[in-house]
Amino acid sequence: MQTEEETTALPPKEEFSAWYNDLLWRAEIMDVRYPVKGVYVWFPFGFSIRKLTYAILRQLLDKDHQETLFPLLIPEQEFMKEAEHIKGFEEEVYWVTHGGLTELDVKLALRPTSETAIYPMYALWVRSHADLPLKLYQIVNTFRYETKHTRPLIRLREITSFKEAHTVHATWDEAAAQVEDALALYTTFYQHLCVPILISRRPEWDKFPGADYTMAVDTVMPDGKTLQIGTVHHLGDHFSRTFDITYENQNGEQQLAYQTCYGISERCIAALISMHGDDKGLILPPEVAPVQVVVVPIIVGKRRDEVLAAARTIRDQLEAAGLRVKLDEREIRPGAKYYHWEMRGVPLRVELGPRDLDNGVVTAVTRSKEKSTIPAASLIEGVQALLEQVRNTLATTGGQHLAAHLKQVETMDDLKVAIEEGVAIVHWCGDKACADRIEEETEASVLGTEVRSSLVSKTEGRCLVCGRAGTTTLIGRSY
Ligand SMILES: Nc1ncnc2c1ncn2[C@@H]1O[C@H](COS(=O)(=O)NC(=O)[C@@H](N)CS)[C@@H](O)[C@H]1O
Ligand SMILES: [Zn+2]
Repeated sequence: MQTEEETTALPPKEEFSAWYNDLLWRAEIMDVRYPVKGVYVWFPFGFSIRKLTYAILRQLLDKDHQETLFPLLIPEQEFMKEAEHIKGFEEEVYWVTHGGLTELDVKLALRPTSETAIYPMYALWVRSHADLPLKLYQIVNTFRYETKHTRPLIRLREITSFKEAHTVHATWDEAAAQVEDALALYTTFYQHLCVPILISRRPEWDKFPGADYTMAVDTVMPDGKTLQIGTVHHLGDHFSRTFDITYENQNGEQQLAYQTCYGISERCIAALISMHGDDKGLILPPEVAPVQVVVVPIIVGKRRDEVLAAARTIRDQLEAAGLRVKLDEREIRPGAKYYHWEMRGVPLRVELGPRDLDNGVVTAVTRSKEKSTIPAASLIEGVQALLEQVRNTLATTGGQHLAAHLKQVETMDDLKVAIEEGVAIVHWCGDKACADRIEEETEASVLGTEVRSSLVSKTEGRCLVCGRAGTTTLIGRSY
């Protein structure tokens, strides 16, 4: 997409915002030049990362969900049915009011999320106990008129990669069990991406509009701010009551169903990029790397043809082994090639020069700069072992990053320091007045309680604001 290979360096990663914005351009992830605020364009390379990432999400969901597709346009009377939901979205929803020159008699909402598109159909589909549990998902674009600072992959007005699952169950408890299954699925998904997560229960005032409760999946970005990269909502019977989703139970009575819904957006890509990248660009876990191995022939003088031929053979062998491999034959110096592919997060580079040829080896360099030689005879095993090593390194460093940005504190003064670097663990009594005090004193807020993380032990203690009995609570600044 770019004209010439820019060799100017990225801003250092500690200038996270500048680094992130420049990287989206230089690694050809998203083009932010589209003339609508909060709406961005996937470059093909970025889109291939999305494709690989969402293939993992689909593979996990398809175990016991079915994928489907509902309309984008939601008629006003359906959208306006559930009071809580309206309150939560009325300032964000886009409306279509005309078809061509004709004013529509019923204005249509662009789905901000699809409860009010899906649930009228669920009311038609769910008739008896035998129809339950119903577990469907779709991966679509959704639209939210965000008034806070929009940012590619993080806060968009057109959310391009909105995976939303909507399930229907016979009882409240079965829906609660589904919430747990969804959290387990998200945990597995983020393990594949080597992105460390914190799971907690959002405070009442921050739950999804119309939900009984919301469980959230957060990660900590390099600047210490949290990013909500997934949510799971227990909807109770709020929507089934509103949309008349009932089933005939064993005694032939009409019974209200219980529901959940849970979503992930392209924020998962933002987390992937931000967690692992360095000053030279992306570092991608091999599972989601569009190019897993780049082969760079070191072409010197008279043995050029011999080296090139050997490099092509290596490329063919790696491809035959099912790896995504690129042979870079461009007539530019090797250093410029290293730069190009490091920027794009290629986990492993294989160099081949005349000396390697004579010794019957290739030189392998991982994206985190470990250098080794692999005998040509065991090329595939050697490469696969190194790719596994890159993945394990990313999982370890991700976990260390999270641990380093989590701090237990007991006083407001210590809290102010802790939330500058990351997430604070405190005891909070659960009273909103104390949470408001925390928000007044710091720009941070209550992320959640009932924390699920091996790094956070649940203890009793005194609320750091009022001194009453409190439970383990996460406080942090967030995107
Ligand atoms: N403007 C946005 N840009 C990018 N991602 C967003 C945006 N708004 C929300 N998200 C992501 O989408 C996820 C699901 O959104 S949500 O409002 O929490 N939940 C729902 O809409 C429910 N219907 C579950 S699908 C959030 O956890 C967040 O990670
Ligand atoms: Zn308190």
